[in-house]
Amino acid sequence: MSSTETQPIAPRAITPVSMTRYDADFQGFSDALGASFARFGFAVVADHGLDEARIAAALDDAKAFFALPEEVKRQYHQPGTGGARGLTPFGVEAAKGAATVDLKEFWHVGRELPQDHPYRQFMRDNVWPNETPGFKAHVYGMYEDLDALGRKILRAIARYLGLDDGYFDDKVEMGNSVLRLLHYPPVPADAPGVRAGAHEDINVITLLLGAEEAGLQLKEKDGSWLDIAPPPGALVINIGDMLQRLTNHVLPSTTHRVVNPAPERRGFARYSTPFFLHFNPDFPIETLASAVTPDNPDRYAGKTITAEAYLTERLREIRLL
Ligand SMILES: O=C(O)CCC(=O)C(=O)O
Ligand SMILES: [Fe+2]
Repeated sequence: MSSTETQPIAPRAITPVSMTRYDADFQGFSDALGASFARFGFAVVADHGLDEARIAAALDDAKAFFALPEEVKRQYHQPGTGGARGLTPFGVEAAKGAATVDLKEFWHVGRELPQDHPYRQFMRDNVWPNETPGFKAHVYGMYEDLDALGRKILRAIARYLGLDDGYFDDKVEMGNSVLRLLHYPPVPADAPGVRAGAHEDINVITLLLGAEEAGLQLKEKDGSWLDIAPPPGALVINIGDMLQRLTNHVLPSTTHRVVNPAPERRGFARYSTPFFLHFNPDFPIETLASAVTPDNPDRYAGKTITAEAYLTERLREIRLL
């Protein structure tokens, strides 16, 4: 018998972690969440407690907007601004180094800042569609809910990393976070390219709703692709490059993609809503001392970079700037 046959086989599916455990057993929740991130770069969180009615309303507004004629939607595209706000039309974004564009269009909502806030130099004003009246209230409500939930999740990540539970609080409270409403239209059999080419997320963590429609896959360390099939309504959370960098890769930012549908689902659109949680723009991303060990020397020694500078660098690579 070869030695590999006696090794326990690592699980090939992500076990959901229930948010009900957060209050009942914070340490247990943090351990389970952290272990999933360390293994996959992803976790699935069930019972997240988000306002379901508001999410449903925001999704209906998004669908109504994407159903508008192309020339109406195009009014909300702001070329040359990195797609930071409003619409990025079909056929613009491509994964880093990809030959074809992604088969998607999306709408970005950012943080609403007070009039004289110093971070205004880093964050544009939101734009809102005139054609869908409830859009702003529902979608910004969803933004605030995900922002708050993201901060809670970061408290569990801080615990897992051996930091103070509140370590991330003042580093993300005014973060340049973005809610992306994604529309992947039906895919013709001969479509060039895929819904979303293989990529890593740039930000700290991503909170994703809507991944029940098949297609999302993560890349395992051996190069194989693993389907991410969350139970209905569950949240998929993944680590982005900024947190990978801060933790010296203790928490990996895992490559993922959205593949085209099987023939029987080609005629269906896919809607998903990742919330890209970012650091405050002036936060310096410098390796955590606790993440540097003899086995894992600092990969970024002398390379501290602000969140804003890092973001700009990365947006150029994906052709959004
Ligand atoms: O649509 C999805 O399920 C994932 C989208 C994604 O990975 C992204 O927009 O960064
Ligand atoms: Fe992504």
